[in-house]
Amino acid sequence: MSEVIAIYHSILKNGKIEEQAEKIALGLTVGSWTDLPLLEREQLKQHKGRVVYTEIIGEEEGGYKAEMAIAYPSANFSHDIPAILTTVFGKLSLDGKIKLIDLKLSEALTKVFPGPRFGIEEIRTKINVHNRPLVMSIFKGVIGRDMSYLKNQLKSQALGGVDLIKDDEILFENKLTPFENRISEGKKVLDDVYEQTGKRTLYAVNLSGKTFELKDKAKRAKELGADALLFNVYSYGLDVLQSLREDEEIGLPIMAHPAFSGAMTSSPFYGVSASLLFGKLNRLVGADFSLFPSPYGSVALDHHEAIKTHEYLTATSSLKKGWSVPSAGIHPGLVPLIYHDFGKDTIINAGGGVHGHPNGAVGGGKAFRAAIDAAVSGVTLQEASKTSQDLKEAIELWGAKEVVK
Ligand SMILES: CCCC(=O)/C(O)=C/OP(=O)(O)O
Ligand SMILES: [Mg+2]
Repeated sequence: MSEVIAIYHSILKNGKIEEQAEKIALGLTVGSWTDLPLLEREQLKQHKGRVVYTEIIGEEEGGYKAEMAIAYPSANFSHDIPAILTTVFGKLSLDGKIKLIDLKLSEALTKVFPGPRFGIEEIRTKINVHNRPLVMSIFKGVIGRDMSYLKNQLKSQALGGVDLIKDDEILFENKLTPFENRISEGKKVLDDVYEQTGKRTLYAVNLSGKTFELKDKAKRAKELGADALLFNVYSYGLDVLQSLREDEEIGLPIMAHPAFSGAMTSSPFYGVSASLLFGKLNRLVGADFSLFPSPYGSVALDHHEAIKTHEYLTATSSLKKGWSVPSAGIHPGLVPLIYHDFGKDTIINAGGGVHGHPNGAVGGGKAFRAAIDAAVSGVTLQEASKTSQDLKEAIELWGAKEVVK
């Protein structure tokens, strides 16, 4: 029978882990069991949650840290993210120190979800880059600025050789740089840069506004020739991203931004694990790109969680693979670490690390490209900076974290 297995970490004052697990398995499914007549038990058996395993994994705050795996029959819920999350972690998320660590879906249930529309290979084909990590830059300081300013910043980023450019997640619909203008005029800028340099750069424009307006705005973006949509998935909800992904009239790459996710992932005792959110769930609902805090940036994510996020996004599955995009506080000196940890199928994402370069965004982009070429070739940044002035100035400013072989 198809089911979802939820894995939790909880803090127990006493060691009665089996008792708590059984209480959860019953409480979130059929409610009660042993006191039911045999006939009712037979009727309800297909709906009863079951304890898969329990384990004491440590001591915490004068109590025990426990891991519990509980299976929920897929007959109990409609096969969508809101129903699954409410089933496995609805009222339970309010019930003390317990965190949802992982969800294991049967292959049959996984196939119900769309997964990324383009995935890693088709995005590579769009950009015509195949054997290295991609680099993405981020608009900075464009709120309150007009289209002329935005277009100049877009052109500088593209001339630096970045593969993608994204709106900052805090740039919403506004009179100075309207959504449709950013797409149409941005396209002209990037087409000009392509004519000038032969380098294709994709622009992910921030899809924002009221939820019921999003689909029409996304279709309009498609009509205007948008390359990709940036989407603040956790401010809206995973199912909203899935509805955009499943609309064949939209058909654009979707970039999931982690804004607001800290409210769910930051506590070791409550909420949801980062790897489940940024890795499994983003991929299931159809994000082509999953942005998350890198393990070494300004809002660092636990290293193990970041690696697990990448593994979930790229594991073999019936779903296409998603791009992992470690972000926040990234500069060219961190490229060796990122390449070591995430390999070539990752996107190195930077705002300040591009715009803060002594030679501006052009220099920042070129420094990242030189750092990536060095990492892929197994050359140190120090060595590579001998032939790249932009990289040299970047590591003089921000330092270089070489990977000791
Ligand atoms: C985790 C998302 C990163 C992001 O949105 C952003 O704007 C990063 O900017 P920098 O930290 O690279 O300046
Ligand atoms: Mg941002």
